[in-house]
Amino acid sequence: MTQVYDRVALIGLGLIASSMFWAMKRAGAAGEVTGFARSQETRDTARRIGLCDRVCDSAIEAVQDADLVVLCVPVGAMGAVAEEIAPYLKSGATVSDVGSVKKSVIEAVRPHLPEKVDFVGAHPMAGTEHSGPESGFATLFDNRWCLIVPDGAPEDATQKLEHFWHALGANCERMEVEHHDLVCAVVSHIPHLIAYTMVGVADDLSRVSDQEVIKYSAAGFRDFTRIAASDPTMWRDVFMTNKDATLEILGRFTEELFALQRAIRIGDGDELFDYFTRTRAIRRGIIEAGQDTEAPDFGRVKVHE
Ligand SMILES: NC(=O)C1=CN([C@@H]2O[C@H](COP(=O)(O)OP(=O)(O)OC[C@H]3O[C@@H](n4cnc5c(N)ncnc54)[C@H](O)[C@@H]3O)[C@@H](O)[C@H]2O)C=CC1
Ligand SMILES: O=C(O)C(=O)Cc1ccc(O)cc1
Repeated sequence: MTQVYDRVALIGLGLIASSMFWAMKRAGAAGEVTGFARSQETRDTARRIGLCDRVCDSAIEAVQDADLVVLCVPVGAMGAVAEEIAPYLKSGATVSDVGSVKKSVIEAVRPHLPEKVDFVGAHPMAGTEHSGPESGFATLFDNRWCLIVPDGAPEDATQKLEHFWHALGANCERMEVEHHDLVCAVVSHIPHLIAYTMVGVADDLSRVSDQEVIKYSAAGFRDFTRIAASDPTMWRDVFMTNKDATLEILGRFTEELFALQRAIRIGDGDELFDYFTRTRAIRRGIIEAGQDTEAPDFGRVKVHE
């Protein structure tokens, strides 16, 4: 048992918060865990399934005396939550988050926090297409990366948060804010957008029936449908708040897509073959380097000029 914080407060009780709670219980990482969710229905569910030691009816009550407060709401809601809880935070507390985007969260949260409260951003690179308090499980973060974005936060608060995520099963890697948002645009945000688009295309194509889509879908398309079932609020907020990085990667993606489209139109098989050979080598390189493909090494992700 590794108790890292005496009291932890989770604001927003969905997939990530509930997984954190079960992982904290497994590790004994916190003395007491309080929780708050906006809807009465979610709070009732949390109480029924034993999620959190104490479910509170306000965020203000949940954060009182907490040593660590983790914002587990969609990224577009983080600023308003921070503003509401700020006057009630304990002096010396750490506020963190689990948001998929960092620059906008830091800009929305930090200005509200009192001087004696540190903000250390965190982003567990683990999730599923499910959401809500009943979708969490204790092993979600095992052997997955948790990206830590201190952005000038004190070293002791940062190390303590890393220790905490380690107790929850994750491996931590520190990252600069803007690099975080660019890397996540490449490895997570744009792949989600592509999945949403591909499933939308199949849905629009009246010559292919829904039954055929289900009946003949191979593994690749099935993965797309799983990803495209992800929470619409969460993903709307990701694209609304990571505009620059997602537009940059989307621009590069469409350039390459048009090049491949042209190769198909003019019958340039060599171009296609060379491209597919290059991408195959990238995946093989990752595997040969001993990287678990479930937990890529983000230091390896490079955006070429
Ligand atoms: N789902 C995933 O795979 C991953 C999600 N994240 C990030 O974690 C955060 C939470 O995501 P999930 O747990 O998946 O979401 P979820 O939809 O399962 O849970 C979100 C919770 O926040 C509550 N909420 C929404 N707006 C609120 C507001 N204004 N005030 C208070 N509570 C509010 C909801 O009622 C719900 O309890 C997001 O910022 C997301 O970007 C990070 C890694 C993976
Ligand atoms: O379910 C999947 O495939 C994911 O990609 C999970 C995920 C979603 C959002 C994140 O910010 C991090 C991880």
